[in-house]
Amino acid sequence: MLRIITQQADVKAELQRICDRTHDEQVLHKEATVREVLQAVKRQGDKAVLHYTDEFDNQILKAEELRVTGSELDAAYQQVSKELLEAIQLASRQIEAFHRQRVPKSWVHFGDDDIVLGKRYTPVDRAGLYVPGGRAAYVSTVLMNAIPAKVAGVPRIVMATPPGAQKAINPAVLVAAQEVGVQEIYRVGGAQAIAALAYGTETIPKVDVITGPGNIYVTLAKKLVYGTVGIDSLAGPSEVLIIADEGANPVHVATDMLAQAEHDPMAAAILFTTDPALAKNVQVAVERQLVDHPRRIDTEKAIAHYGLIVLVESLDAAAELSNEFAPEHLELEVKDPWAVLPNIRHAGAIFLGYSTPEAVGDYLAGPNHTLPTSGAARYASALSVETFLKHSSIIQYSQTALNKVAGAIDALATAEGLPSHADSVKRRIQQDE
Ligand SMILES: NC(=O)c1ccc[n+]([C@@H]2O[C@H](COP(=O)([O-])OP(=O)(O)OC[C@H]3O[C@@H](n4cnc5c(N)ncnc54)[C@H](O)[C@@H]3O)[C@@H](O)[C@H]2O)c1
Ligand SMILES: N[C@H](CO)Cc1c[nH]c[nH+]1
Ligand SMILES: [Zn+2]
Repeated sequence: MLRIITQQADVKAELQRICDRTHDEQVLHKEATVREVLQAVKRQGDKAVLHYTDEFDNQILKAEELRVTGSELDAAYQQVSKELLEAIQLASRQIEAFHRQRVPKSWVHFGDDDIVLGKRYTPVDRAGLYVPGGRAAYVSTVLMNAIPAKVAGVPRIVMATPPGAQKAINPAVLVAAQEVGVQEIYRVGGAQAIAALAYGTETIPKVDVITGPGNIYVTLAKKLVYGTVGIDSLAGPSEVLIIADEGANPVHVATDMLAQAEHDPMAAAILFTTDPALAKNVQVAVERQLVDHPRRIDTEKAIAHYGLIVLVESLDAAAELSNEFAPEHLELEVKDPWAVLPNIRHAGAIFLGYSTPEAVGDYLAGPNHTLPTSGAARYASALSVETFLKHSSIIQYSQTALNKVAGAIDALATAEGLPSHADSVKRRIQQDE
């Protein structure tokens, strides 16, 4: 049963518990498993990948089966309906249009004394996209990963996704990949996929950046390989926080909570409302919708452990508590969402008004659905074109410009006790004289 608590109760502690669910003591044993997988793949390459694919995905593969073949890619098109293909194409167009807005551009500035300063953006050489596949077939996640990588101009894009029954990858996932120009696909999931992409194996290439969401194992693995490779963010088990007033429809609010809870038993679904009647009605609606929910067991677990309704005193109080939680998704199901928006500081994506269910953003509105979770929205943002770009600073000084700053550099270098730094400038001044 979804719990209702009042703002007077220890709401902050309860929110903290839910927020910390992916990094509290209870996940330590999972982290130990992930560390073991990372070490084994680093040392033994494909052999370890195949071992853990058998252990965690129940699929016995040979090394030569890791890469999806051209004939499998071709065959996938025969297995998806025209309607689904058109939906993938519509979503692709909208996601691409959004990600093409304000792509960072290289720039140079020509200053006094022929000083040139600038920033030069270049894509990473290789990107590894993780597309989850344990409990659902994440067709939309292929698009959310690959389109920004393409827009950034990444020359080599590879994808990893877990094998399903009979080693197969969902055909819609394969079609989505081809629609956005990704052909190099490996059937590997979980921590072993992240390890393979981070360290490289005989079959799977080492990449420079790994992006994409995943369950607790994938997220812990991404955290642990950060530094060896870049990552987008810690985009772990899904979350929704809904702020609703008396105008919200309780059946809609309940469905939106279940829409995130159904992703994972570790997903979180929270409602803040000023209306006691809405709180009760949402609680009842969640129970009713769970009765014949096809993913009832996992969804119920998420609701029981990480579901919560909080009766708040005001929308201002709701916004403040929401900032403490920093949700992945925030829905403002209130009469005037634009009046609440200025009070929101931390959220991965914000959905405004009664007619904007979070699922619009999951699939095709355009903004990226790969978003930071478990409080990471306090410092991180959605996957974007920038995730695949880095910039080099550009600096050019003329002799005149160098002469003018020589004294200042000498003073700073001497203060730091670094004489060769000072000399590297002074010697150039002497050469000129
Ligand atoms: N934050 C985001 O942007 C975002 C977006 C989409 C999905 N998600 C999340 O992605 C996740 C998808 O999870 P999923 O499970 O469906 O797919 P997944 O691909 O992330 O995980 C499946 C893999 O987990 C590994 N695994 C399963 N049980 C294991 C165990 N006991 N020990 C070690 N490894 C194990 C297996 O190797 C399997 O391949 C959900 O948590 C969902 O909420 C997040
Ligand atoms: N809600 C997920 C992000 O937490 C994204 C997604 C993909 N498909 C359905 N939903
Ligand atoms: Zn979703």
